[in-house]
Amino acid sequence: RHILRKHGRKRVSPPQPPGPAGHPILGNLLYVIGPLRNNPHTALASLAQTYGPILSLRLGLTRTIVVVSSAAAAHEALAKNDAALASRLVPDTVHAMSYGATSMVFLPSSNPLWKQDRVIMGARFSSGRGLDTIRPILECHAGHLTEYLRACSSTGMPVIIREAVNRTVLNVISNILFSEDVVDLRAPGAQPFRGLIVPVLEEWSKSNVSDAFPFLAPIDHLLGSRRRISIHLAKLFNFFDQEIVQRRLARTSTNTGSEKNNDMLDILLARQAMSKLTRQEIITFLTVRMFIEYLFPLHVLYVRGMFICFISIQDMFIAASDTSTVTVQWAMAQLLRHPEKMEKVRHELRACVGVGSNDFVKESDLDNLPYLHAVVKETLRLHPAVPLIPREVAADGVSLGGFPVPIGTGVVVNLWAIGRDPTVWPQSDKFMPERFLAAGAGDAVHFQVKDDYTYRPFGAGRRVCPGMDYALRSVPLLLASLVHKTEWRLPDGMAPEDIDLNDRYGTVLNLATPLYVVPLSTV
Ligand code: HEM
Repeated sequence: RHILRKHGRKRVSPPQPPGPAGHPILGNLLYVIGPLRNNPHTALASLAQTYGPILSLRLGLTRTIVVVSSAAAAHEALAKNDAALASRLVPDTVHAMSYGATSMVFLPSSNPLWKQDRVIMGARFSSGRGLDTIRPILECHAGHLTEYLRACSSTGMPVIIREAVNRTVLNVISNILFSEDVVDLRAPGAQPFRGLIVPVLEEWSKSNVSDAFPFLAPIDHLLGSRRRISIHLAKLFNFFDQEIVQRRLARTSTNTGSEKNNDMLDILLARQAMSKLTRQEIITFLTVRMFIEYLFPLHVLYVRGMFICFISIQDMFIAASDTSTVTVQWAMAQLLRHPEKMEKVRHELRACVGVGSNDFVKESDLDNLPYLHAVVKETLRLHPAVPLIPREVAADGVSLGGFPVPIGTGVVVNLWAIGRDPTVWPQSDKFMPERFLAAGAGDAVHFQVKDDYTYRPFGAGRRVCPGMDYALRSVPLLLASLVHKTEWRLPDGMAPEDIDLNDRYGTVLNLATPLYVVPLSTV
């Protein structure tokens, strides 16, 4: 028990969940920037074996993180304490360019802007009408992917699955957002747009000393992560401004305002128009903001208008593209590792869709492909794209496992550990899509079963992933498009068991070794 003497009186801090002993000043910081840095989901799962499903780590003098690693504890955190835990644990770098002050992913749920963003996203990515609007875009790009693989098969060269899928996903998202492609599916290698997104994601995924010692943030502003990320974000904003928004505004003005694309940019621009910021004001703001960001550690400058428009667009790319891409890649890796399961998927597709040259998988086929869905669910259980959910306590009265958890404490829910809990999942490390088809699997087949937190790859509560309904259509469709008319040969005499299923954690949980496979067209 930690006892402080202050003003001559003893102050007793409340008991904390168990955890590894730390340095008096640094706490567990050396552990966090050491063993925990590379694969925090597995390192935290091992700690849970020793300290139990609710454990705590201290970063520096003031920051405590409580880690939750069982379904029951996740229920307590995300259901019973949903409202109090509906804020994010925001890393310092997210404050660069005031990103955190306007981003749906990082705003506290009490912020009106967050509520507005959720409504807009819900209308497009969850409602029946929104998903209907997206369907032709998704089918068209899934078809391009199949065609691309057919073209590649004539060269006999391996395809990097992640790149082909990611280019497709980026174009689907960009067409949903602003009706344009941002990358060329047929041009592997350097992609300028992806080159703008990747540095931002990489910088965010690095641990940063300012998170444990906030007094170091001013130095970080001048020399460290926050400065670098400001530069990357400014480039991305500039791309959206020049290449997307201004082109659209120019077209709209020459068409006397009649152009309607029915995409998300229309909605965001309408919102921006209401805030009545001129373009010059926005550019001045961005330039001045960059300058200020460079020189002074100003945290929050709340602006409305175009800036929000950029953030919303970026949020969508950041939250949607890599999560979907890695899930498709993991599913392919597991199917290639288990050829008999790959054959089951192909058999189901042949029976449902056909194999003629004009037979492309359509969204409506998905209702008749239960095994394909089981493959995606099993993939998300073993390899959740977002293995750790970061939340922060924002209200009094929270307790976890009987320990009081005060305001400002970070709470991290380890979905990876929950998905592999051997007391819940028999043969938990094995890839067995059949477990989601078994008679009696019942509720486990669904994602949001009240009070059952054994399977929550999209999170839970009011911050549950707003792209879940869309992802559960797009991921199976892209996976089906990869295997429907293409057989895959492993390169260089590689055997299925040689496929490396080790993971690497960045902003999402990725395969440590990219998957290269040679496509052989069957049509
Ligand atoms: C396989 C694909 C995906 C997985 C596994 C996934 C998983 C998650 C998880 C675990 C969270 C945190 C939820 C929580 O805190 O309880 C989240 C948040 C979020 N996801 Fe997804 N996601 C996926 C795809 C998408 C897509 C396609 C979109 C957009 C169309 C999206 C947009 C978001 C956004 C905006 C948030 C932040 C929501 C908030 O904080 O209010 N995600 N996602």
